[in-house]
Amino acid sequence: MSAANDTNRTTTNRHRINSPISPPTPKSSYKIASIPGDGIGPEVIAAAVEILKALTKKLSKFKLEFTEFDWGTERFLKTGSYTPEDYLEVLREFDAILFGSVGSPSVPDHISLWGLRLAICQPLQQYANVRPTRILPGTKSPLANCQPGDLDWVIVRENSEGEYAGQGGRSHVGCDHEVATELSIFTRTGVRRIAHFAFNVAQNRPRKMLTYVTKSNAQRNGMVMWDEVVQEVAKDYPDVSVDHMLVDAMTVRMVLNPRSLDTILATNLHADILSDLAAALAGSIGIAPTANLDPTRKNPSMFEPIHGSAFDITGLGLANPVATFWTASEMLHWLGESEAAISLMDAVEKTCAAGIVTKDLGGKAGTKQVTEAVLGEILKL
Ligand SMILES: NC(=O)c1ccc[n+]([C@@H]2O[C@H](COP(=O)([O-])OP(=O)(O)OC[C@H]3O[C@@H](n4cnc5c(N)ncnc54)[C@H](O)[C@@H]3O)[C@@H](O)[C@H]2O)c1
Ligand SMILES: O=C(O)C[C@@H](O)C(=O)O
Ligand SMILES: [K+]
Ligand SMILES: [Mn+2]
Repeated sequence: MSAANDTNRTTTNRHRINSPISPPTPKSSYKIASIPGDGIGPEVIAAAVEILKALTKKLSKFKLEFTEFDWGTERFLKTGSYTPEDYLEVLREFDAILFGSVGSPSVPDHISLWGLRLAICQPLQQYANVRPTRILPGTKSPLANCQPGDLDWVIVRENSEGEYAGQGGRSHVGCDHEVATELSIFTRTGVRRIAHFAFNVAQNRPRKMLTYVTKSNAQRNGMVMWDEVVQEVAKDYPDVSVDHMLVDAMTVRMVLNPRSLDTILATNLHADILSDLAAALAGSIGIAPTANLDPTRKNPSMFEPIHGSAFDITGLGLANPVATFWTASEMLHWLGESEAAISLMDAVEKTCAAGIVTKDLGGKAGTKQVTEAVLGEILKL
């Protein structure tokens, strides 16, 4: 894993992970829907909104107009619904959505997830979930000898179907002969469009490498179709080198040979799991961002940290806001404001490099101190 003598070493392409599938239209002002949600969601979203306001003020090139929505478990417990009925029409008026987390000890997780996150991603056709991971300066991977630059991946998660199709049911509930089904649905269209997206991401990174992950030994229908479709799509990208991993062996490769990977494509569930592992290998789940993109730009895309509500640290001021800051930077890239996106990430990286990090990264700072340090870096721009 040593960086020395490796001619293939990644030139960290850290500021450009979004697909260039369709270029954005520049605007002088963007409308952002913010949905803080539950748990530490409101803590990290408040910090990110503060940072974004300071950044746009300092750069004075474009504006961000925030509208906050109280959609979350408190609303559900009061009204029986996470959102108002017309929420999709409401969201379609925005340029982007900044999301915190959904999930609370007072509501079963499948109700909350389907009530808010999936209720937004799936109908808005945010079929591409992009999860970059790398080791930030000043932070440490739990892997021995793994330095910043040794782990620099983008995981592309299919975000609309597969194991998250939501089809299935339970009969004879509670009886000994109860039966439950959870059906995975893979469509050729769904696999083809995410494969094209992932190849585009790979093609726009220096190493031009794509590893696609399935379980086509045990799962002999949907996963085999995945492999076939990805191999077909690969023909359109002759400059991208492609390899395939079974998901179990992929976990081993991520741990033992992280530098052999660059862009990773996987199904909805596999990529969900692999991206938490990726975040941990990069140092913490508290730094990992995600973008739920509608690459056609017909609908607004949604940006959120990978992590959830983190009940164990809610309200303690300990939440690492870096994942949400990085998420905000990805949102700016997607809006076409790459200069601002890069400035924001630079401010975050300088803060990390200075050792101002939260407990999950081995530091002593709280959410507030990290946010203040990033604000300080923004003022120096
Ligand atoms: N997209 C989402 O909204 C989303 C994502 C994941 C989980 N969830 C929901 O969140 C709830 C809790 O889920 P979970 O415990 O499996 O995962 P989690 O991500 O909330 O927490 C896992 C662990 O990581 C830590 N952690 C997470 N974010 C952190 C941060 N920013 N800074 C420091 N530490 C952080 C937590 O303290 C906890 O120990 C559940 O209801 C789940 O369904 C929602
Ligand atoms: O899988 C989900 O949809 C919830 C959460 O674990 C996520 O990573 O977004
Ligand atoms: K989240
Ligand atoms: Mn997850």
